[in-house]
Amino acid sequence: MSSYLIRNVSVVGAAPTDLLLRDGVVADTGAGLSDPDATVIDGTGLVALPGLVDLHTHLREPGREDAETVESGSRAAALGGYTAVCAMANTSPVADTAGVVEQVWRLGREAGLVDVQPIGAVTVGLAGEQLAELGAMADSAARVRIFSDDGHCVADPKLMRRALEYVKAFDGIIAQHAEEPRLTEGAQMHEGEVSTRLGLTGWPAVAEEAIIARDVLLAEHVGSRLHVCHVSTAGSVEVLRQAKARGVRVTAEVTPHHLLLTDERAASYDPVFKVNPPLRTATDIAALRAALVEGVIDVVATDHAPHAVEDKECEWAYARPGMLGLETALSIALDVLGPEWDLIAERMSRTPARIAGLEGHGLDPAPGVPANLTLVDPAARRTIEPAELASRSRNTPYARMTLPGRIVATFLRGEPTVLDGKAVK
Ligand SMILES: NC(=O)N[C@@H](CC(=O)O)C(=O)O
Ligand SMILES: [Zn+2]
Ligand SMILES: [Zn+2]
Repeated sequence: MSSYLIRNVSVVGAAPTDLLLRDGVVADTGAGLSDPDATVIDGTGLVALPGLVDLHTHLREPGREDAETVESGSRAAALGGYTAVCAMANTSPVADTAGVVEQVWRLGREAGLVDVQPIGAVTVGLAGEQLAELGAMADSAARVRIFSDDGHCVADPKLMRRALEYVKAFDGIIAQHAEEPRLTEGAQMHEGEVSTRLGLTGWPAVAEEAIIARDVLLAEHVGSRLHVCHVSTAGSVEVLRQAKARGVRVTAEVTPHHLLLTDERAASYDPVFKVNPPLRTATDIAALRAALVEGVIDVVATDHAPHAVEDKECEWAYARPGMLGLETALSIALDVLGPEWDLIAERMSRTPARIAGLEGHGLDPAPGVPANLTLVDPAARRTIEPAELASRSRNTPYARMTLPGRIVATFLRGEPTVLDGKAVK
């Protein structure tokens, strides 16, 4: 195993120090460390963060390897500063059996770029009719703890209740894509002034808020853990705030794009801006940002949703919803939150690692801790070129935007996955 000596680096914004990575762990910290065998990295001006952890990634394998594979998505994640990602279940076949989650888990290990933690489907085939084999997925080698029908809402309240009851036995989590399907039939974008102007069918905020309100009540009734995916409205924030104040075991995520982009983008009719839930208003963005700072929203999760060219470069109405996120998330967080390193570490690493129960992740670099970390250059600015992304897909909404921050290096258990801003393998 190789060792690395990172000199003069700021750990989560603190005064510069040296970090020695050896045998997969942070062997030592402090000024003036030396190790004749170590590769030296000049960390001057860089910030070391615990490796980022994504609770919401679509890797598309099995089934749509043309859009992303476990390996290409893992590489995109490492380049974004991630050391662990949770892979959503809406693959083909759906990750609703022990066999499929073990396959994804194994592919993640083989790629070896980030820890890939599969999420299992809640219902067979994401059809919302009968519970998937949650216990078998939990007991499998993939040790699934989070279940989600993401892409679809578990709309049937009785099924949602049973799922919450089932996972309680092993302290599992149901992660809900909150969308009341009857309120979003034919929806193309956020329902509001812009949708009226464009004449597109709207996805009202209440379609999200009604499900979150129902689900926090169900989670409270059952005493189980609920996680709300991609919260996008000011009203959802208020529902979550009240539930948390009552002690409901609920956590929530917001995506980078919902923190930055508004529904005005739809006026371009460029399907790169089509996503579920849809981009909302400036008022929603302000509420989401405040909730993230306050902790009403616990984490930033990417909802990295790669789509093949033919599924995106078509008419708005026919385009698949979803956008890339892994390679730009830290930059968006930096843009939105500023260099609030402790807050960024909390919302993008420590808390998501704790929610997913990922041992060895989400820990600040300190002696004895597994060396899962990333080095950020906060002073760098970069212009996003879709063709340069490691993802197999090109559907970034930030094309040709100049964003702050650059990932210089990422380490997974002491081995670099990214060096000098480039993937190592
Ligand atoms: N976010 C999206 O618009 N799309 C996601 C599914 C989802 O997260 O709901 C996808 O799988 O493409
Ligand atoms: Zn979703
Ligand atoms: Zn998703």
